[in-house]
Amino acid sequence: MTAQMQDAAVIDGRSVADSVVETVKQAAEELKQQTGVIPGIAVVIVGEDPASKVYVASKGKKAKECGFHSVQHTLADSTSEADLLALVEELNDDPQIHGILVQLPLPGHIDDGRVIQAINPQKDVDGFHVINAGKLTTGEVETAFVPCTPAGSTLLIERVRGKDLSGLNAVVVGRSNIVGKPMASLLLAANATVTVAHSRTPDLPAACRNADILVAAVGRPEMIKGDWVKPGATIIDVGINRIAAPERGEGKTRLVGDVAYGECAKVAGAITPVPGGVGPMTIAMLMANTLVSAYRHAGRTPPNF
Ligand SMILES: Nc1nc(=O)c2c([nH]1)NC[C@@H]1CN(c3ccc(C(=O)N[C@@H](CCC(=O)O)C(=O)O)cc3)C=[N+]21
Repeated sequence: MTAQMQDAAVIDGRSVADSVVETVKQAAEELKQQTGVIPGIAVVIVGEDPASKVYVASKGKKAKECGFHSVQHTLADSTSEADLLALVEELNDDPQIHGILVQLPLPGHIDDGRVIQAINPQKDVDGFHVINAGKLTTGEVETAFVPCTPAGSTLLIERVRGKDLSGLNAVVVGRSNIVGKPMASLLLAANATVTVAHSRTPDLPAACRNADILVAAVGRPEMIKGDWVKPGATIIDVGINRIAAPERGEGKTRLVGDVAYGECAKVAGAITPVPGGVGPMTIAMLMANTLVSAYRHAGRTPPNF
C-alpha cells in the first residue's frame, strides 16, 4: 500500500489579517488616548475601473473599523496629471493625513511614476516611493514603509517557516516594483537564498522546483502547475485574476490565483488560497503602515507586526 499524500495546509490570510487589524485598532485607540492623534488615510482613485472601486471601498471600510480618519477622493478619468499632483500636494500638507494611497494603475495620460514620487515619503504607506524602495534594499526599514503585499506575504511565510529562513531556497516569480522586487528584498533580509524568476527565465518549471518557498506574482491565471512544485513547499499566491466561470452560469466569473490551486495543494506543504490569502493581508498591512506613520508623526514607537 502506498501512503496517501496529505493535501497542503491552507494558510488562512483572513484570520492573520484579522489579528493584524485587531492590533492596529488597539494601538490606534492607545495613540488617541495618549496624544490625541487619530491616524488618517487618504485614498485617491482616478477613473471608474470596477475592480479598483471594490478594493478602494474595502480599504475605506477597514480604515473605519480601525478607528482611523479616512477620506476618499474620486476623480474623473479625464483628470489632468497637474490636477492630481495638486491634490497630492494638498494631502502632503494636511496634518490630519498620515497615509496617502493613489490607486494604480492610473489612466494612460498620467505618469504613475511622477505621481508616486510626488507623495511625501513619510506618508507613502504603499512603500512605492524611491526613498522607501531604497531603504528596503539597504535594510534601513526602521524609518521606511514596506509595500503592503510583500509585507503581508512575509507575515504569512513567518507563520509557516518562522522568521529565519536560513538554508531555504525562495523563488519569486515576477519582478515588479510593487511585489516581486520588494518581496525578494524581504526574503533576503530573512536569510533565504533568493531567485527572482520571470517571463524570460529559460526553464521556469525547473526554477520553481527548487523552491522551498514559492511566491507567485505574475498576474497569469493558474500558470504555476502541480509538477513545478517541490514536495512540502510553502506557496504564496499573490495573483488575483478574474476568469470566466461558465460552470456557474452564463456570464459568471470567479477569482483564481497565479497558481493552479488544486494540483499544487496536493504537493505543497502549505498554500495560500485565492480569495482569502494574500489579498486581505495587503489591506491589513496598509492599515498597519498608516498606524506606524501616525505613531512616527506623534514621536512614539509603533508596535511591531
Ligand atoms: N496604490 C495601490 N496600492 C495597492 O495596494 C493596490 C493598488 N494600488 N491597485 C490595485 C491593487 C489590488 N489590491 C488588492 C488588495 C486587496 C485585495 C483583496 O482583499 N482581495 C480579496 C478578494 C476581493 C474580491 O472578492 O474581489 C481576497 O483576495 O480575498 C485585492 C486586491 C491592492 N492594490
